[in-house]
Amino acid sequence: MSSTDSLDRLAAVIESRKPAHGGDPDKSYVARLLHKGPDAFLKKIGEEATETVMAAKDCDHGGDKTKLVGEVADLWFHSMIALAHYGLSPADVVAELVRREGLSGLEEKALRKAQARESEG
Ligand SMILES: N=c1c2ncn([C@@H]3O[C@H](COP(=O)(O)OP(=O)(O)OP(=O)(O)O)[C@@H](O)[C@H]3O)c2ncn1[C@@H]1O[C@H](COP(=O)(O)O)[C@@H](O)[C@H]1O
Repeated sequence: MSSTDSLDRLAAVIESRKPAHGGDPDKSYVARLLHKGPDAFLKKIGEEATETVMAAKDCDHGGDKTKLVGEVADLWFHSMIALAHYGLSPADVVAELVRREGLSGLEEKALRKAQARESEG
């Protein structure tokens, strides 16, 4: 079973929780967040990102690495709710990472700066 299969399965569950598909905010955490709207799940993404940073810093000081895994899972999960809301899927993110494959971040940044200089004239 690949990691992307798991993400696809979770994405399908999230999709099924949309109000248009009968998601019930009283019975489902995902449906509740989608029902509340973007401010609710975007706030959760901000919180989970901060908790991820704190868990990573703890690892620097001998902290529990499973805590970091848990926080990243929370971050991915809430990000997937945002993707679903905006009509996107994990496959879109994977496709973007594949598109970037083999292109060094340093090269990409240099290209971007050169293009910006060109467009400035
Ligand atoms: N992967 C997850 C998942 N990860 C985290 N969470 C929930 O996300 C919330 C994270 O919030 P916090 O860590 O901040 O904890 P909290 O104390 O609840 O915080 P507040 O929301 O109260 O601010 C918790 O309620 C977690 O239970 C998740 N809830 C659901 N899923 C998946 O989504 C599926 C559908 O869930 P429902 O829509 O609830 O059926 C589930 O079967 C799972 O596969």
